[in-house]
Amino acid sequence: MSIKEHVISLPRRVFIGYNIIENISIYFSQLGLKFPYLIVTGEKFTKNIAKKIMENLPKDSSYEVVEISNATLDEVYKVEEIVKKINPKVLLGVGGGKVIDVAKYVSFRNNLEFISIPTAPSHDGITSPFASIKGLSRPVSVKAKEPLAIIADIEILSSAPRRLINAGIGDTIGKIIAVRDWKLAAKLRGEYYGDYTASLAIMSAKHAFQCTKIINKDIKYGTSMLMEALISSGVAMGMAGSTRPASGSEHLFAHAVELLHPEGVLHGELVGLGTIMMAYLHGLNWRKIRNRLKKIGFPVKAKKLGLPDEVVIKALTIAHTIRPERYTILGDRGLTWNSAEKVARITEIID
Ligand SMILES: NC(=O)C1=CN([C@@H]2O[C@H](COP(=O)(O)OP(=O)(O)OC[C@H]3O[C@@H](n4cnc5c(N)ncnc54)[C@H](OP(=O)(O)O)[C@@H]3O)[C@@H](O)[C@H]2O)C=CC1
Ligand SMILES: O=C(CO)COP(=O)(O)O
Ligand SMILES: [Zn+2]
Repeated sequence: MSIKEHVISLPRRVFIGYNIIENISIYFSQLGLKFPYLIVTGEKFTKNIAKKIMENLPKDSSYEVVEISNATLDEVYKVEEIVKKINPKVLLGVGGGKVIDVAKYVSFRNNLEFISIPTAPSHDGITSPFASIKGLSRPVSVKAKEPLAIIADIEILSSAPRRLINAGIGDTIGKIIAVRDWKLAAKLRGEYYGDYTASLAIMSAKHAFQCTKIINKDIKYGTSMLMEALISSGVAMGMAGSTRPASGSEHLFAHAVELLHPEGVLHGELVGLGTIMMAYLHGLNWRKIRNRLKKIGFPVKAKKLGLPDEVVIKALTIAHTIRPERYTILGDRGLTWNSAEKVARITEIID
């Protein structure tokens, strides 16, 4: 019997703790990393964190820094120009989800080692071997390089703006829906369902749910709990060889909004709103999810994110077209305008 090839991409090492960026040169030597390094970071807030990383790099090593503003193909090409120039041995992504995605995508295309150094616990792309790059044929993620290592400094991550931390909770809670959708696809379409990776993704969501009870009282402990959930959700994607365990109809809604209204809203915030609405469609306790998110200050109303009602409704009606091969509760035909409006109103996403 021939078995279809299944490749599992996982990080070799996860360094997690308080003030651990001081130990970077030790970690690099343990991993046997060679320089020059290329540091990819953000243009506004994260470049200062990247400076701290530079101060702690192994003595006598050489590196270059490139700042990117967005996860677009143009920014990918900009980083690749420097790759051609300095021939780096390792790429370090120091920033939020967009920076990490660009760094891991460039690493993939150029067969370079990739080190993930997140500055905010705002997304589960920290560990995943996938990247969302604007300018490719679709808004969903594509194959990228798994990190050789993750360096997660809780001191830095817990100091990120609360909005980013809450977005990470939104992205992770979404796995409740992603896994339900996956089960549905297995039942109705005979799609392969990976029990183990599904359980891992659900465990991440449960962990993030627990985190909502702690984060207001203890931001550092709450952040380290959230990081565990984000990392293991990324591991679930790496083991599944697809984002299926981590992305269902709640993400389709998020991707649809990003197409219609690309600026100003965080990925995890949209996933959180999508989770509440899709929980209603799945017959789950959407009020419980909404209340827990509300308690941590998560914006559970579209208005709070500056999203017009029409964008929410339109996004619900087009979400099923974004990745038609991935069956979800939205079915093949999606929601009509009226049913979409009803879902958004009942769940109080719009007034
Ligand atoms: N590959 C995958 O599997 C996944 C990918 N994603 C992708 O990740 C992206 C979302 O990531 P997200 O982090 O929410 O958004 P961004 O990467 O856009 O970051 C949002 C903002 O937060 C700033 N920031 C980051 N860290 C800090 C900090 N410590 N202090 C102050 N500001 C900070 C960034 O600064 P600066 O301006 O300096 O960059 C940026 O302005 C989306 O593109 C999404 O598609 C999400 C989930 C999974
Ligand atoms: O955001 C993701 C997981 O949280 C990735 O999902 P997509 O594959 O839908 O882009
Ligand atoms: Zn996501």
